[in-house]
Amino acid sequence: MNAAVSAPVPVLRASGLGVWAGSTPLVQDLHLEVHRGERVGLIGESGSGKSVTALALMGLLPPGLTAIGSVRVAGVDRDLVGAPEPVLSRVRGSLVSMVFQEPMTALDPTMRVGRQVAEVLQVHRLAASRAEADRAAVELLDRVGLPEPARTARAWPHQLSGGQRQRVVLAIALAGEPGLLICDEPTTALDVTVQARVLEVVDAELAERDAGCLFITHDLAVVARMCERVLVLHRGRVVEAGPVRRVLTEPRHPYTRGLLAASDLTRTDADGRLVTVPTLPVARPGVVPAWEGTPEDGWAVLEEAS
Ligand SMILES: Nc1ncnc2c1ncn2[C@@H]1O[C@H](COP(=O)(O)OP(=O)(O)OP(=O)(O)O)[C@@H](O)[C@H]1O
Repeated sequence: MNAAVSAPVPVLRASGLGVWAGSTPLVQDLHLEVHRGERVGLIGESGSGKSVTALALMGLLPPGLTAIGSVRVAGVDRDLVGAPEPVLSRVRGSLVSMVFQEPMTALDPTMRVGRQVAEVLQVHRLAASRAEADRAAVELLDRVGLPEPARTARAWPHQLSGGQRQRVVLAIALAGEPGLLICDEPTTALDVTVQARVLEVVDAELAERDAGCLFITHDLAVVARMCERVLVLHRGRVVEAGPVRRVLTEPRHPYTRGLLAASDLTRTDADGRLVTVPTLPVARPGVVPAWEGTPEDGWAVLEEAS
């Protein structure tokens, strides 16, 4: 009898992923796995290759950019790199969904927002009729925290605030019940209070669905708040990867140390040492802790005073 227990299959596995613009490499040799219920952060400064990585994973690279390597998604028995568009469009929305930074570009300005959610439900045959899809769309808008969901469903995108639009985009992304959500700077365009509320909704919905998440951001505090593991991208290469707490308190690569030093997660203490936030939150649930701590609370010294 075979007693071996096979390892769980990741919802997403990218290996040796590269993105090229002609003969120029933008991303090289990226390896990444996301399992169900797991949140993985991808951090790096502007231009490091985060967005083109996300687009390559979704098969959405613009003309002129080419992906190499392998992208496998649970439930699809072929590699997505080089897959024909019908295969990719079957994957998008039902197995993997994406939330972009700018909600207005993701929404159709000529369609009421409830209908946009309902259409996804109908396309993925998750509603038996148009009326049922419209009802389920209102429920989804309610779940993502939109006020007066029945009324909001009848609104046009331009009638909503940025935070409300991003919630609609999230409802659309979740409508197909994907096993993986790719969030590319989903809250960067929002003010801090709205950002926190949208993150709470993402957090709750991922937990409820046990979906995996690749969370792309340049904001280390957001990664600390949302993710368990993180990859650090520098000039298109992963220079460091590991559990969030380890990477953000004991960074091994000088580039990660630089990112941390420039973030809200470090302070210079009374002795002139660079120290990390007292107690880094361990993924969910939690908020980035306040700074009123003392070194005894467990700050990690990142760099001794020079
Ligand atoms: N269509 C394109 N053609 C050529 N080069 C591109 C194209 N799109 C992006 N790039 C280049 O690829 C690199 C990575 O860009 P990318 O948008 O992935 O960075 P990013 O880490 O997401 O930055 P940001 O945080 O500012 O969004 C940059 O040098 C960018 O100029």
